[in-house]
Amino acid sequence: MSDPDYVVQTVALSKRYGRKLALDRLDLQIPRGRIHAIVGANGAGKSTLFRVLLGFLPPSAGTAHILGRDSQRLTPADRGRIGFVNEEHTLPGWVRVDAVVRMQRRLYPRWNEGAFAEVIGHYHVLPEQRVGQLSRGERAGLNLALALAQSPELLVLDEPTLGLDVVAKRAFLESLMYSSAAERCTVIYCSHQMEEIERVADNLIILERGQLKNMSTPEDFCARVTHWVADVPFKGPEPAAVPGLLQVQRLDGLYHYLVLDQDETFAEFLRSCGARSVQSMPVGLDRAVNGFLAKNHAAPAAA
Ligand SMILES: Nc1ncnc2c1ncn2[C@@H]1O[C@H](COP(=O)(O)OP(=O)(O)OP(=O)(O)O)[C@@H](O)[C@H]1O
Repeated sequence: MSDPDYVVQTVALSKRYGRKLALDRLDLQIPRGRIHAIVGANGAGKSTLFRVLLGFLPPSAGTAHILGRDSQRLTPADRGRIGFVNEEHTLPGWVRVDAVVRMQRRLYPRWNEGAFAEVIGHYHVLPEQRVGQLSRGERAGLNLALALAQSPELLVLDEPTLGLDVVAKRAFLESLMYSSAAERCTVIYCSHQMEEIERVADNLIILERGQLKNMSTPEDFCARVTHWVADVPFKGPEPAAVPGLLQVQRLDGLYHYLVLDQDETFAEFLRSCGARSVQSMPVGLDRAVNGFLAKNHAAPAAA
C-alpha cells in the first residue's frame, strides 16, 4: 500500500546485479514537499535507487512506489509528473534549443512557459544554439529549466552539477533555489558536494551499501558528530576502545577524535585514558558526513 503523503516509499527493496547487492532490503519513506538530499559513498546504491524508482530497472525483491504509483507500472502520465535531471544531460547535441522547447511543450500538458523563462534566464542560452554548442553549465541549466517547466510534482536531480566549475555550480543552485516552480514541488537531490547539500537540503538521507543510515535535518546529523582534541600522553587509547570513533588523527602532539553520538561522558573517557586537556568543537556538514561515510566505506564488506 502507498501513502499519498510520501513521494517515495520503498519496502524491503533489494536490487541485485549478479552477485552484487546494490540495494539491501531498503525501507525508505520520503515525505511530500521540500528538498531532500541523498548522499552516500560511491557505489552506495543511489543511482540504482533512482533507476528502480523511475521504472528503468525492476527490483529483485520488495516494492517501490513513486508519487503513490508502483514504479514498475508507471504510465506516460505518471512520468509527466516527475522531472528528472542527471549528470549526463542526455539531449542530442544536434538539436536546437528552440526545437527542444517546442517538443517538450507538446509533450507535457502542464508545460509552464514562465517557469522555463525564469530558470533559463540565469544562463546566456540563445534559442538558435544547438545543444552540443552549449557549455556544460548551460546544458545543466537547460535541463533544469525543461524539467521545471513540466510543472512536476517531484523533481529528481541525480548529481546534476557533476563536472561543473564553481561558477556554473553556483548558477545551477541559484536557478534552482530561486525558481518558484521548484518551490511548488518536492525535490530529491543526490550529490557528493556537501556545500551544495548544506545550502539547499531540508532533509539529509544517507545511504550506505544499499541501506538507510540516516534521515534527519542536516543540522541534527551534524549535532551527532563531534570533534574532540585531547592532550593524551604516549599512544592514546586503542582505536577499537574509543566509543563511536569515526576518525583519529595526531597533529602537533594532540589527538583529534571525530566521534558519533557521544556526549560529555566522552571527555571523561579521554581523561580516564590520561588526557590532560580535553576540548570539544562542533563540526560542519562536510566533515560530519565524510567522516561518517569514510569509516564504513573503508571497512571490509560483510560476506
Ligand atoms: N549494471 C550493473 N551491473 C553490475 N553492477 C552494477 C551495475 N550498476 C551498478 N552496479 C553496482 O551496484 C552498486 C551500486 O551502484 P550505484 O551506481 O547505484 O551507486 P551510486 O551510489 O550511484 O554510486 P556513485 O556515487 O559512484 O554514482 C555498485 O557496487 C556498483 O558496482
